Amino acid sequence: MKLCVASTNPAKIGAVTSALEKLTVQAEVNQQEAQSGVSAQPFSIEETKAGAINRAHHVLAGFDAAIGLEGGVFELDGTLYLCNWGALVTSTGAVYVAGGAQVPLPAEIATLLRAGEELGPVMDRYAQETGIRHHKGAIGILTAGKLNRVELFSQIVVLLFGQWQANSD
Ligand SMILES: O=P(O)(O)OP(=O)(O)OP(=O)(O)OC[C@H]1O[C@@H](n2cnc3c(O)ncnc32)[C@H](O)[C@@H]1O
Ligand SMILES: [Mg+2]
Repeated sequence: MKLCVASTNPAKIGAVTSALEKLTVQAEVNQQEAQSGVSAQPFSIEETKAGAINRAHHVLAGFDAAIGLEGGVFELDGTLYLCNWGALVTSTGAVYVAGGAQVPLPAEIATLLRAGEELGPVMDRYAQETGIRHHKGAIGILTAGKLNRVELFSQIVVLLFGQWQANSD
């Protein structure tokens, strides 16, 4: 099966390859940078989900399926939360979506995002590290490493493939 992942972010590529191993799915995995078609910092569940779907559709041509993975934030009861969404689209027109881990963001981070900053650089400054979004992710910082961005997106990819399988039998 030829599969395309709509990102060159190593955390997202690693999530797909580790999920495929767990699912024992043989696939030729290609990676392509893709426009999410939403704001650089998605600010709702709807926008984050749409970004994942748009990415997958943008790279699907020539493949059996494509996966889009998108991180974002959303407001709930006055608190800003991290959210993560994935989409798997197939050459036959199927679209599967799944949401992943959500956690509250510290108030100081929320203030900066509401002022228009992106979570990536904000997390790097907050944790005094670089490139957090390419490996442990905000989830890794906020859970003291108990879950990282690869594991988080890997679970989403398993949910996507599981739905594909459940609808293909
Ligand atoms: O290369 P791509 O695939 O675009 O991946 P990304 O790391 O830019 O991440 P997303 O586009 O999926 O997320 C949208 C923005 O939200 C930020 N973001 C989302 N989840 C994050 C996380 O876990 N850690 C750090 N930044 C995150 C990041 O700065 C992005 O600019
Ligand atoms: Mg991005």
